[in-house]
Amino acid sequence: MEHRGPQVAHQARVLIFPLAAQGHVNSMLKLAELLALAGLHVTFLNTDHIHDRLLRYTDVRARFAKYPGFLFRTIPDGLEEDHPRAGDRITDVIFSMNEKTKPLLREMLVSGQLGSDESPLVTYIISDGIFGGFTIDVAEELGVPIIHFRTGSASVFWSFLFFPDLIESGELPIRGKEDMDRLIKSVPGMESFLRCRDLPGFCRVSDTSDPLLQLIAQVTQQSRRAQALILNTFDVLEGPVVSRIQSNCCPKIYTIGPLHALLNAKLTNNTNGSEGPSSNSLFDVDQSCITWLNSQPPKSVIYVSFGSITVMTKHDLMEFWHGLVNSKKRFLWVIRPDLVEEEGGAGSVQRELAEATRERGHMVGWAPQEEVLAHPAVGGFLTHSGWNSTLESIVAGVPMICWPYLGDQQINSRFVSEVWKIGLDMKDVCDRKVVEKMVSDLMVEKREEIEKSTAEMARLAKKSVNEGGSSYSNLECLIEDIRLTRR
Ligand SMILES: O=c1ccn([C@@H]2O[C@H](COP(=O)(O)OP(=O)(O)O[C@H]3O[C@H](CO)[C@@H](O)[C@H](O)[C@H]3O)[C@@H](O)[C@H]2O)c(=O)[nH]1
Ligand SMILES: C[C@H]1CC[C@@H]2C(C(=O)O)=CO[C@@H](O)[C@@H]21
Repeated sequence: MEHRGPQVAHQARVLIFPLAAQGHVNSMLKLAELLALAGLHVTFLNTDHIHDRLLRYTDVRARFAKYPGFLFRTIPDGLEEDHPRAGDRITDVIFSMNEKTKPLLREMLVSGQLGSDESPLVTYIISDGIFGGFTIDVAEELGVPIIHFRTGSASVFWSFLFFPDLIESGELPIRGKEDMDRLIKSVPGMESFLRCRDLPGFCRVSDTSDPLLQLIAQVTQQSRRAQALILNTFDVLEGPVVSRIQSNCCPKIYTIGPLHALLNAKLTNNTNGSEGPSSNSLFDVDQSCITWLNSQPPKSVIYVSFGSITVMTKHDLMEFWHGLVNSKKRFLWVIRPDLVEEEGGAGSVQRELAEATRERGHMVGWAPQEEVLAHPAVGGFLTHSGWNSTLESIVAGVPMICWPYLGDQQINSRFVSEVWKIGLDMKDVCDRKVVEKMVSDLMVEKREEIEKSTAEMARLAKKSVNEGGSSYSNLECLIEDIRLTRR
């Protein structure tokens, strides 16, 4: 059915549709704000669950009310209300949205409920690339231009493109623990350093017909159908692999990251520096950590956060806790209410551990992470290597210890340690002695050598998002391309 209103030119309206997960909503809402700052009318389509949490824990309603034509709309994620939507069950969100939201999205586009009186028609769609083909199917049926935004790194996207080759060549499945350090040869450009253990967690399956492995492989191939690809990265960091993607898959790519830094730069220019980082948190932010940081010596604190999805056993939590305390360094640790998989969370701990924590540590349920990483007291980041956290640490010039949990995090941690040399990789290990040693290496023994790389990469990241920089210019091109596109 041809869906076209009267042939009159409408005010452009961009629909932005992320996967219902903190790391995806965060970067795509920052893009939404950048497009709104440029005067475009934007509809941000969240799931009901995510939207409720955004309204509860942030000022998004007031923040976005100042942008003409900005609309929040919601769509069900197809899961039961009490679904944890965390840990490895985050993949249920991916499957559910891929399987259930297509007819709902189509109906919303056709009915006009995603538009306003002034700009009733969606004239451009920016879809999370993890939705694969269904958003492209709907867009093609209705004649709406669509581009994919894949919220991980360019290197991760490139490696995901080769999953079929890994299976075809027999490089997958991985053949047990003794096979984990075998070098992968089917991902061009990564032959010298990408090992089996650095592949995404969902590659650690004995059967390559695993549904998640197959889904990620399939959705990634679907990006070939989109008119362009947006990546939250910058050319100095990943230019060579972006060129490979352009030659092999998606000729038109907008590298506009680090998006949080690009937005902060634009907001600072627009408000003469009066606004701090905008929070898109889905958890209750505890600002007390900033007060605590203000009383700590420069670069004396290691910040510890495993993102919004990671869950861990109480055993692993205690290994990290003892390792941090035994390192004798100060630490700020984000312990989400749902971090520990056992009932009761961390529970009671030995008196000595509690006393040492009171003396040198501070714990919160959720932190203002961009503000924390920018704080002069923070000298290191023990992270799960989520892509947003990695970029935020790069911009802040804070060296990392990487303990990846799932998805793209394994690859990110390998690039941080072996390619970009801006941190240490602790993947597949959780032992208090190793934690103690790596904290000491990062904060003392290896600080000088790593800081040279982190300082330079921070400089280059900031250059890319300021006027004249590659990401700044690429965003301008994206905005112009959206304006020129007419249905
Ligand atoms: O106490 C905290 C902890 C985190 N954050 C923010 O939450 C976001 C977390 O994003 P990210 O670091 O990317 O981790 P995840 O939430 O785990 O993100 C998911 O989505 C990312 C983007 O696709 C992937 O790279 C990750 O592997 C995937 O788990 C970041 O912007 C942080 O600044 C806070 O504000 N406060
Ligand atoms: C559960 C993770 C598998 C990969 C997904 C992803 C992606 O865009 O491919 C990024 O990290 C996670 O959100 C997803």
